Amino acid sequence: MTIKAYAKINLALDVLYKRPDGYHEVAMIMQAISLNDTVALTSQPATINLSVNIPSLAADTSNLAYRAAALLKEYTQTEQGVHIYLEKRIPLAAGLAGGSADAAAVLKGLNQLWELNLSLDELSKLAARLGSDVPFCLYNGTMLATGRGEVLEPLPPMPHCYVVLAKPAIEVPTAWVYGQFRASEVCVRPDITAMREALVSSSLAGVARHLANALESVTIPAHPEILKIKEDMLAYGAMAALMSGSGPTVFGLSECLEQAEQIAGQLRSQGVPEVFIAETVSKVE
Ligand SMILES: C[C@@](CO)(OP(=O)(O)O)[C@H](O)COP(=O)(O)OP(=O)(O)OC[C@H]1O[C@@H](n2ccc(N)nc2=O)[C@H](O)[C@@H]1O
Ligand SMILES: Nc1ncnc2c1ncn2[C@@H]1O[C@H](COP(=O)(O)OP(=O)(O)O)[C@@H](O)[C@H]1O
Repeated sequence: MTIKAYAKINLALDVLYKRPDGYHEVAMIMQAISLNDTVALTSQPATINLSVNIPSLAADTSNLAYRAAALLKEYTQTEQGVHIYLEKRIPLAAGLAGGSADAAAVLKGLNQLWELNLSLDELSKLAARLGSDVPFCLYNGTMLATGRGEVLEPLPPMPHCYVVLAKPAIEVPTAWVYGQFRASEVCVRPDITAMREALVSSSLAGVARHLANALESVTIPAHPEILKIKEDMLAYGAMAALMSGSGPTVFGLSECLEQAEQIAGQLRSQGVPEVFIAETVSKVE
């Protein structure tokens, strides 16, 4: 069984306050995009093994794909095992939830392969134990995420568009970004209500107008090359551009594939090491 694990972007990301459990209360509008890893699951007796197509990602018990399988096995007390082959295309530690997408794909896939019959709601509770973004990756499409990211409400699909992704050669740990966050440093406070209204009225221009991410106030001052990529995307014709999640990937929106290709080509010629063109994905079962 082979499953696609889709990356996400955050159209709007507001950080409300730090909670007693150390996490931050957030309000985010999240969108699945077509850039994906593939997760191949092969049933085997008893044990869980993992292999990965890139040497930079450990294929051991720390991998979120492995942890998802181990959690499901422990929760259901099944005797069954699995070999997981992960083909990574989503860049690592990029703000695109690549690891979370893999974990969600393993939970969904093994629920079928091991014939466990867990509901999506039950899988979602397990997903939240693996990471705040994993429940969204189970559902994908377009969602409002609150709590620490695990409380989800489906929203109308984002109008179709192309999404140019550009990742500078830096890694930004999510925990560090939240740890440095100070509400007083946020210049443009994300307007979650306005973004929701743009989706309800199916207005891509409205979505573009209201893109905002409170975490830019941490990651951009530490890595000004992110701002340069945003400015370049706009100069090359993107409707709007924003850092995704905790960064450092920047995404730019375009209605037209030729223009997205042009923007991507320009960024590559400027020396941005990882540039992809994706498109919005509506809910996939
Ligand atoms: C910022 C976002 C936006 O979608 O995505 P990424 O940039 O990671 O893709 C998410 O909130 C990231 O979710 P995820 O990457 O699953 O985070 P987790 O593994 O749950 O947490 C990693 C660390 O980030 C901090 N954290 C995470 C989520 C949250 N709401 N508040 C936090 O303070 C905590 O310090 C936690 O230990
Ligand atoms: N299957 C996986 N894919 C990617 N990263 C993983 C995976 N399993 C564990 N990780 C770890 O999680 C960290 C964050 O990964 P990722 O989900 O790609 O980024 P982000 O949270 O910024 O969207 C990585 O630095 C990596 O060490």
